[in-house]
Amino acid sequence: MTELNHDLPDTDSYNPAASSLAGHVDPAVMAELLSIRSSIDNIDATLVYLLAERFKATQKVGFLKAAHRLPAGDPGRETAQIARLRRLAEDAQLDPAFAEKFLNFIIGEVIRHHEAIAEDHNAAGGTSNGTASPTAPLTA
Ligand SMILES: O=C(O)C(=O)C[C@]1(C(=O)O)C=C[C@@H](O)C=C1
Repeated sequence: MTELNHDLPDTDSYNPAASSLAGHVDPAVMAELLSIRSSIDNIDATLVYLLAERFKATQKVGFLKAAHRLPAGDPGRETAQIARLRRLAEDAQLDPAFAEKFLNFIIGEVIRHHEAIAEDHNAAGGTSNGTASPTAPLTA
């Protein structure tokens, strides 16, 4: 059953103009800030959808690894991913150290999900074929 958290506004009631600065800043400055924030909101929404797609893909990897009893982590793959992402970050004028930290954070979460999938798989006697939902790997 879906639980609703009534303490938090849902996305329909999102107020893009919400700010602790309202009333304390020159209206022209506030207008410019809100305009820039509208781009930030679009980027954040895109990031959420991108991350959801990435986790859908890694969930498939998790099922595959569990079915074939492969280890959750693949350090060789991670080394290559990090080196590539650091190069991309430099090209994009993003701090490579931040890019590495961000990727490591995501991969850490993916490995946690893989381990949960493997546990479910083993608890089912190694017979689950990946069609059943694992315990809750898509929630942090
Ligand atoms: O490609 C894999 O083998 C994965 O499990 C995915 C992934 C990733 O999130 O990119 C996660 C863990 C591994 O250590 C390497 C990569």
